[in-house]
Amino acid sequence: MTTTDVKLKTYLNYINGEWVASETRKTGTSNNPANKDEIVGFYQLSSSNDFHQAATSARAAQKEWQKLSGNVRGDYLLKAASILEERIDEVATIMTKEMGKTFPEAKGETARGVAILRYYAGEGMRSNGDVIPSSDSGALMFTSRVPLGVVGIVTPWNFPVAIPLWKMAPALIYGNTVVIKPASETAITCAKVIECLHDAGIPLGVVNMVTGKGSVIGQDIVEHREIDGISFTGSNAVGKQLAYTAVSRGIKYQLEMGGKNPVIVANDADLDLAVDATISGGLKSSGQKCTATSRVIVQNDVYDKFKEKLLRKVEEITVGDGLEEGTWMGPLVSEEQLNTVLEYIEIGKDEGAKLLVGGNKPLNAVDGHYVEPTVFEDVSPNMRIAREEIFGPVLALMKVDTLEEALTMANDSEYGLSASIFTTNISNMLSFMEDMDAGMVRVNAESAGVELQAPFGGMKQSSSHSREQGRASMEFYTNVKTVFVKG
Ligand SMILES: NC(=O)c1ccc[n+]([C@@H]2O[C@H](COP(=O)([O-])OP(=O)(O)OC[C@H]3O[C@@H](n4cnc5c(N)ncnc54)[C@H](O)[C@@H]3O)[C@@H](O)[C@H]2O)c1
Ligand SMILES: O=CCCC(=O)C(=O)O
Repeated sequence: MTTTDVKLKTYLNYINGEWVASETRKTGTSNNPANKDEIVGFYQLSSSNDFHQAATSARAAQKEWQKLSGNVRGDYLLKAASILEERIDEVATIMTKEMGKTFPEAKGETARGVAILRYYAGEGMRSNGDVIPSSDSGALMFTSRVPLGVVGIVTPWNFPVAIPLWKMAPALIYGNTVVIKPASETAITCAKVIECLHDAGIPLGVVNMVTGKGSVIGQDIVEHREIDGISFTGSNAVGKQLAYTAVSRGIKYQLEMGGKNPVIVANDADLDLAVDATISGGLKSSGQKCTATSRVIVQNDVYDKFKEKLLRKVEEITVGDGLEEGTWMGPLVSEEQLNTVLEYIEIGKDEGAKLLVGGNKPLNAVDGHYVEPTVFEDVSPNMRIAREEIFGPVLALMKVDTLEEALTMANDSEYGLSASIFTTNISNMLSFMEDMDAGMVRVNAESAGVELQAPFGGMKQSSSHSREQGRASMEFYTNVKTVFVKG
């Protein structure tokens, strides 16, 4: 039985291998941000008791799942990958309808989800420990990795396929079972991903999904006695609140949070490349990426030329429904997000920054949560638009004389997720790689866009200093066991 068979457009929780309604009998509505009157579907507004059912199912399934060999666990992920690949258009369409990113972006993200599943399927066949020479020549000493047990997963709406999968796939391959609570804005896209795991025949209770308000079931995810670890991506405020509880319970936690990512454009940069990367990194997905470029720090000699090229291209951006061909930038995810972005634009003007382009809702786009791509200049480091995460298509141009000044400005942030430099000078590259305080530093490449086989995460307030993706995920989803064997 699939979710849609039960009742048109009503999506259910997934607990112990079954699609079930919440005991509350209440649902929330998922609307299309490109056309607010269009309902995409309904999702369950779950209770703590629904969460309890999911967590106890995950606990009951965990030991048996752990005892399967890595390649058998991997086979389930491979099957789910093939199913997701077959459904790529369907899943990407739902994603565009729920969160607004354009269909090509949504399709790219879904393809990334397929690749993530395949990558972690392979992890089931890779080494998971070291042999360490013992000081006793008659003994064998080695490490092995054991799963945490049941992992709670909380995800945001901006990458509704990739983020759930880059948390669930490693958790599962290393022998954990999971309960996921996706963001309500994209609960249906997550249900589509879970359907793929269900149709791949993943054993009962290994994967569970409970939808609903973070304020109602969010705290359960970290407080429930059956939860042994929590992986969260979202805002700093919520992440830290979950972390406090995790610490008080003594369970492992992992947080990936905000960013205020800088791009430095040096005097010797390839300006066309820098312009294209600033636009792609800052404005794709309407700037709703934790890795999005938001501060553009440009050296004096090339400032005017860079600005002119940038504005010319920003003015060409087509804003509209992400399902329509020719749309480059879709709407923001929600009215709340639109209001936040419009508010920041007003703050920027009030603070004395100069609005060069954009700043409004497009006149012909009244049906959705649209905002024009926006560029400010004369932005100084103490302004709120230079310090706070806006999570929208807003770029702040900042002028500097020297590269040292640029680096100081780039580092003048409580965040440290991703940062880029555009330069053709090797010593500029080296200083940037060494002195930039960010988890991901990129040379002649945009600040957004990450590769699934490499560690992903930030410094300072951007993360809990752990890393996701690639083999780094093993650090979080397992505990190390040191084994000493004396014959
Ligand atoms: N660093 C990263 O990898 C990364 C990736 C994507 C998004 N983000 C960040 O996420 C934010 C945007 O996402 P958002 O608005 O969905 O964030 P959010 O923190 O509001 O929500 C994230 C998730 O937490 C849940 N939640 C809300 N209140 C909760 C509570 N009290 N207890 C437990 N869970 C609760 C939400 O329902 C959602 O599932 C931005 O700050 C962005 O930078 C970071
Ligand atoms: O929003 C956070 C994830 C960023 C990402 O996956 C990307 O930049 O591609």
